[in-house]
Amino acid sequence: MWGSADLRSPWSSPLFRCGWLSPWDCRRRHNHGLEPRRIAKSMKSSPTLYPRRHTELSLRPRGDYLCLPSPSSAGFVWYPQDFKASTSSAYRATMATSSSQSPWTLWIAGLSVGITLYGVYVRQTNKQSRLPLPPGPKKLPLIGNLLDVPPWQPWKRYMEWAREYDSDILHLDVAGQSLIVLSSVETTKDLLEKRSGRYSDRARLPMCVELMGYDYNVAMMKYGTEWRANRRLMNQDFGSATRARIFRPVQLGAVHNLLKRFLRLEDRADASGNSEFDDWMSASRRWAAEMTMKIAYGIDLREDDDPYVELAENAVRTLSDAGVPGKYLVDAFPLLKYVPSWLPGAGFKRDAARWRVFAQGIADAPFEETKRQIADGTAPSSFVADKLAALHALKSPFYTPETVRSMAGTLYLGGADTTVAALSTFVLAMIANPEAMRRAQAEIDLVTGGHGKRLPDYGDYDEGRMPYVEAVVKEVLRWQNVGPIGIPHYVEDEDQYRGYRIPAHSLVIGNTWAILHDEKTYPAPYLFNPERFLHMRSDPIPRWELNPDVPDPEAAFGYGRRICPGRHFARVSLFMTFACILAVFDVSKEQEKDGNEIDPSYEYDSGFICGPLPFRCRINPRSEAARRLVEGLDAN
Ligand code: HEM
Repeated sequence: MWGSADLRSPWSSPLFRCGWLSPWDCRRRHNHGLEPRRIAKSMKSSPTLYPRRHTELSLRPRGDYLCLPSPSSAGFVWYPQDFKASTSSAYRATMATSSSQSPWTLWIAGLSVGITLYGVYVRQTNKQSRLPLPPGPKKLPLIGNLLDVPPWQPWKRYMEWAREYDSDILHLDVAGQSLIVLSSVETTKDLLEKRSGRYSDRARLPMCVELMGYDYNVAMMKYGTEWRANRRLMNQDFGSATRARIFRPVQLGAVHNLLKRFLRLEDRADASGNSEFDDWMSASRRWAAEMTMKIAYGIDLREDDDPYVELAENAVRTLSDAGVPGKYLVDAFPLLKYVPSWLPGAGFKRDAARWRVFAQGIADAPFEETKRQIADGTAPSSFVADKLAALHALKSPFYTPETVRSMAGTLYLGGADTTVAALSTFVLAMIANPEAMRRAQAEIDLVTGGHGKRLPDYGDYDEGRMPYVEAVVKEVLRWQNVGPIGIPHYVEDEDQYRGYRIPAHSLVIGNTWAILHDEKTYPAPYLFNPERFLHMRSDPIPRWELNPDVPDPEAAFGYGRRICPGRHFARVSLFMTFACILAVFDVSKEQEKDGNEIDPSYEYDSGFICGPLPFRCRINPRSEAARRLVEGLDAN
């Protein structure tokens, strides 16, 4: 949503970049999100599966291939694995001319580097205290730890360093960018919560914010009045579990539609004898899109080819690409944003101008549609309709239609991909631990009177009748965090903590992965085990109960004043969705025609939002009664 990936994404390197620029986009567009070498392997073992969407390519399914960016277009091409892009002069030449960073840009960048480094030097020698920096791996001149930070899932390395240096606060220097990594609840509380006045800022992102037009994206906003006005507006409806109740009818409608889509999936699989690989994922994406569009704008999506969904997917895709730190020189040297776009090498400005259409479109098009409906008197209740109607009552110069537009635009960017990633993790977790699935189903059946009788409802949630399902939600959030390092916070001025110097202009990362995989708090942290959050009460009858002594994985939603404002909404949504799916469906591994089960890889992508790499599965009705229950649900 915030459109960034890990600090040194492999996808930003020309050798490993496919045309869709990040695993997430690649997965969405082309049905895979795998590292090129792994795709090549998968193609061998399952040749019909992966190439299906790569229609523009002439694929030879038996052989080893690499997925490389096309030298001549924005697409990508499969090359035989023995093709050495780095030594192929023709390839390098064409790549060089198609690159957005030409010698012109490099000259200007060089000049900016000089000015910036001199400025930093003068500023640091003047103001810097003599305290030591927090521990961390040894730094090389100029590039610092650039080569130490792994491109793939760097949070795992951060966690190892925390152990190696026996320190829950680390300092890294990634080519001049100071990075503070916090690996414990204590440090995140001390800095990101108790000193939240200092630590709630975000770094400046000229490419996304200033050039592409994501200045309305609350997750990227600098800490200040405008951000505060947006958060307050959102908190009015999303700020607590009680307030978020107003969204329940929409949530429930989206869940029912999801169940019906899962059923159709199963019917189709029966008819063709082969389940559609990505249909359960597109059903999940549709579930999240439907919910957020309805809540934000009151808009019902079209069943197929909805223009808003397409616009939003383009926005998320280009934002993910442009947000990769280090991808665009202009982020390091903001002066470059003044380079005229006709100048050779100013490709980033032309990219930004093209992508701006998506950025603005996703904030403007549905907003204008809702305004039209308000004018016609046909607008249903929604975030935009209700807030615009109430603006005059808010009596503050900071609440304007623009605030409503930006907050609503962020709702989609913030709410869709995150919840889809959590739902995909849930499906994977049910495959990983079928015993946990059976126990959750037994609990649901006990409450609803058996599968096929009724679906779980909000009464069950409010009364806490399904602690096992609640524990499943917690464990999904803990086991494979949707945002292993959240969104980096930023500290403008130098600070001191535990006798260490926190340099000015540092990115401050809460390593959620390390916190939620700390074996002292969560023994055997890599196992999916909802029971870690439960204990069995034996009196009067044996039953599960949430164990208050085990900390809630709240860190999954971030820290301090920047903590996710959608967390109450998300938790209820996930609870209701998981409970309803388990009430009527069994989730299991996909089977080959000969009956052999296909194991998912259990691998995850590497970005600020992390979901499992695409995998196949079966989602079958538990019984005829369960099927009839789903078929009988009202159309929403
Ligand atoms: C499983 C679901 C979700 C997870 C795990 C999640 C996680 C996060 C995380 C880690 C952050 C960064 C916090 C920080 O900077 O410390 C964040 C920010 C944010 N989230 Fe979520 N989120 C989820 C769902 C949602 C939903 C459903 C919405 C909207 C309805 C939403 C809206 C936002 C917004 C607007 C921000 C930016 C906050 C700011 O910068 O002030 N999120 N989320």
